[in-house]
Amino acid sequence: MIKVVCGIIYKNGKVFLCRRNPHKQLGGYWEFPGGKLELNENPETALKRELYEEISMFIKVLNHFATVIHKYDNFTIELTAYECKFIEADFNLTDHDKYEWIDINQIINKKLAPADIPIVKKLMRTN
Ligand SMILES: Nc1nc2c([nH]c(=O)n2[C@@H]2O[C@H](COP(=O)(O)OP(=O)(O)OP(=O)(O)O)[C@@H](O)[C@H]2O)c(=O)[nH]1
Repeated sequence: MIKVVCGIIYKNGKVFLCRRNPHKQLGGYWEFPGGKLELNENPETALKRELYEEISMFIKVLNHFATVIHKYDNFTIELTAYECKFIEADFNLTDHDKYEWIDINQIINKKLAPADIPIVKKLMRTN
């Protein structure tokens, strides 16, 4: 099982969402940015590393929000989402072709990576 961390990043009441590059696995799907844990890597460290690599973004990790196990056709992921506070970014996208700051109740209208759907539903229930 592949362990993946992602960030629900808040700025002024909106959340950061981005769209995967077309050539990537799940290309064209929207997701919370993040990536795979490296061997023995702490999830919060991995999340900060990925956000810096993929978006040139600095964040503060606030709390664990949800962990979802999802079976795709070829692999299974354990996706753990943390709520985060935006600090600053250059928005230099390496793995995505688009991003948006979006209201929580609008996220569900995007074509989301299937593993993210239960996370978004929980966000809608709890906000
Ligand atoms: N980052 C991220 N990946 C997700 C989410 N939901 C989801 O199903 N995934 C899947 O989890 C896997 C993690 O991939 P990634 O490609 O972001 O990770 P990475 O940057 O470390 O990997 P790479 O270097 O192989 O590209 C992908 O198959 C991706 O489609 C999500 O919300 N965020």
